[in-house]
Amino acid sequence: MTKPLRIGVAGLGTVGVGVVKILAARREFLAAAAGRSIDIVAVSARNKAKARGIDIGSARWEDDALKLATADDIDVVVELIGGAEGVARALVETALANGKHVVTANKALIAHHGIALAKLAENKGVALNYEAAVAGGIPIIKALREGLAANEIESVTGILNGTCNYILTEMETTGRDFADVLKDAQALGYAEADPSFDVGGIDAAHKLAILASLAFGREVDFGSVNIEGIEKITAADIKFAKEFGYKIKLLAIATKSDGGVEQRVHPALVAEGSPLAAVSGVFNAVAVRGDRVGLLVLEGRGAGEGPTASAVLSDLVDIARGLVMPPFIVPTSHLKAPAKAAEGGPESAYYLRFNAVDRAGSMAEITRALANASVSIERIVQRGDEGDTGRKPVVFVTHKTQESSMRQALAHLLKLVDVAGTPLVIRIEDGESR
Ligand SMILES: NC(=O)C1=CN([C@@H]2O[C@H](COP(=O)(O)OP(=O)(O)OC[C@H]3O[C@@H](n4cnc5c(N)ncnc54)[C@H](OP(=O)(O)O)[C@@H]3O)[C@@H](O)[C@H]2O)C=CC1
Ligand SMILES: N[C@@H](CCO)C(=O)O
Repeated sequence: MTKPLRIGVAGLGTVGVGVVKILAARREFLAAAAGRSIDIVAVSARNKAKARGIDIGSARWEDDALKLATADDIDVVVELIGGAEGVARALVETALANGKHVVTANKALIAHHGIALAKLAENKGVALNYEAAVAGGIPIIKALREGLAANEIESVTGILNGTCNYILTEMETTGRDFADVLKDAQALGYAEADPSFDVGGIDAAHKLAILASLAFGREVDFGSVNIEGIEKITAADIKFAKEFGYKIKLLAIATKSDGGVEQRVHPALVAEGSPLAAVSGVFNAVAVRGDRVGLLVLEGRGAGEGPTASAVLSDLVDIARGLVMPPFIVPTSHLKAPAKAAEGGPESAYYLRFNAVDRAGSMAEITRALANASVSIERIVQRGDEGDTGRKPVVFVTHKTQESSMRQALAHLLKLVDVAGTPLVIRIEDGESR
């Protein structure tokens, strides 16, 4: 066996602890698989006194994580702190500049600075691996880089945030409320340090921007992702969707067109029975359409200690085996500049929910407003009073229409005195039917 791969782990939270545990439990097998042992020589976190339930053996403790980036006895810095800026960014930049390999689970960092960091890694001939940054335990980056290399990718559709999928599933199956379930997701180690990144769709957008870059050979373009989170989804919406034969999921969709790439993250109604509707709890799924392979769907746990640490370890084993690949599949000089496709996406059906005053003629006005925008209605449901306000929740499912028509219909509705508040509009997607 050649000499050990010496690693420094920065961050001993949910993911860092998972990495230490796997390295202890699978030490011999990993050494055999990689051809050399993987040894933790140093660790860093904020609070040395915190009980973490792990044994770091003879590894030294560094109060200052940046010391890992310059230490002579470290070959790989494993960054598991998080955040697009601050210590995490400084640590990764310094490590790469010092010719050290980097493994990270930090999607915010890669989505914002991935290309600059990749250039740095390429110049130094070292690896920048980030399998854990997208879809937790699903090896989607390896799949795109290796298994699907022969394909021109047409679209990538995913459920990419475990916290949101867990919240939506719990709301559906137990009727519990949003805030309550979010607390659970935090306690289980699924949520980001700032959970508004999860529920606001930003975390899924970070991951989508990375996947779109890998899939379509363009530089990461996080700024072009249209983002909408799940904050406005109520238990009533989930119930209505179920009545119509759908589930509500936070989808992340990237599609290639002649003009560039369309990237969007938003809640969507997906048909029950489709692959994406079946993905529940903390699970993620990524559906890739390639010109040769057709549709491929990968599903697995998208967050949490074990699945995420599993992905970190796969990156470490690659480095221990001597594999150093361009971080974005092709060298950065081969990546095309970002190009945002015209917005609007394909025609789609829509779910529309709002409260309307219950008086003679109000429904006629509402349906006229939709018709004037060329939006045709497939189903209407009206339910009992919202308290004693005299308003009733009304839900429409439309036939397929252009997004521009839907926007126009919404503008008309907002002008009607009988419509209270801003209607909730959710796209209906097919959930990647085969
Ligand atoms: N949790 C998950 O399921 C997943 C997380 N990720 C990503 O992995 C990364 C880590 O996430 P996670 O483990 O959940 O985060 P945690 O919040 O659980 O852990 C963060 C760790 O970083 C340490 N830390 C914070 N600031 C510093 C600093 N200045 N110097 C040294 N250490 C510091 C903390 O120290 P201390 O413990 O002392 O406070 C803690 O150990 C993030 O980028 C996240 O987005 C990716 C996929 C899944
Ligand atoms: N907060 C993220 C962690 C995994 O990236 C999620 O819930 O999916």
